[in-house]
Amino acid sequence: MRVLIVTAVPAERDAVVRGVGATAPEVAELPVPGGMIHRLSPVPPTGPPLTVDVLAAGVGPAAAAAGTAAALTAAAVARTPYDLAVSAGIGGGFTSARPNAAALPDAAARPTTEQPAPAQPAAARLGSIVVADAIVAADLGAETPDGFAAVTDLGFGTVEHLPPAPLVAAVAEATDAVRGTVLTVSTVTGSAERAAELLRRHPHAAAEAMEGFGVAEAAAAQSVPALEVRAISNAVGPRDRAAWRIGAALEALTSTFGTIAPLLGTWTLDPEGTRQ
Ligand SMILES: O=C(O)c1cccc(C(=O)CC[C@H]2O[C@@H](n3cnc4c(=O)[nH]cnc43)[C@H](O)[C@@H]2O)c1
Repeated sequence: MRVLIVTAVPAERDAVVRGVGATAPEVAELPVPGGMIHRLSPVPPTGPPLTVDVLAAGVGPAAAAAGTAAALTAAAVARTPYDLAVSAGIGGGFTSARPNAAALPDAAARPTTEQPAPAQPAAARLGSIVVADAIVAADLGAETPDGFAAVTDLGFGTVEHLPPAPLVAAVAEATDAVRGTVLTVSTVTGSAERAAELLRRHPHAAAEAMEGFGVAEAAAAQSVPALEVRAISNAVGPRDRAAWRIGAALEALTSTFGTIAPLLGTWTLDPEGTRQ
């Protein structure tokens, strides 16, 4: 089982490496086009050996997609393809109360899937962990006289990737994480009005960050499942950079990956420990 974890900046990569390294020493640094992979081999509780590669690919969905695609392609060409790509880092949390998604009309509650509106996520407070049950590009589309239209409304592409439900459940249960949609934005939200608009369009949103959709899109192009894990450093809303608690969020990221690293290799196994 081979897992690629992609962060934006080196501080996030180092936090993840410290966490995974709690159960496994770093075994190698490997160059890939545009970056350096840090490789670790945690021992999974059951099943085949696990290799975890961690890469800081840059800020934003384009850098994330480019770095992820480069790493996935290099591995595929070497005939050692990845089984999972994870977008990880700090993120903004939707900390305020919001309308109950289940009470909204279906189209407003979850416009991008056929699935019923899921349970409302808990508030994602500073220092908490959010695991994405949907990875959504929130600003990929067009402004129209009737408001924002997603690219899918215009007949193009996709704006949503769904991580494997058993893995989301395993990670959330192991870390007491909030489950919800994680939005990918190219512009960090800086006002209460924008935060409210995002929540109106995505009532199930728990967090926003800038890379998840890029990682997931690159992974989907190679039929690799994707996951997103965010440690909440700030509230989504009026810009107040001084209030960001980056150190606490990085510590939460380390702790979380210390817990979940061994799990990342087991979610496709049946109870006997064989691959499903
Ligand atoms: O200044 C530092 O020490 C530092 C250490 C680690 C990370 C950073 C970043 O600024 C990372 C940027 C990264 O964070 C995500 N992020 C965090 N909060 C939000 C938000 O409210 N909205 C969108 N993105 C957010 C994002 O994924 C960036 O790539 C600094």
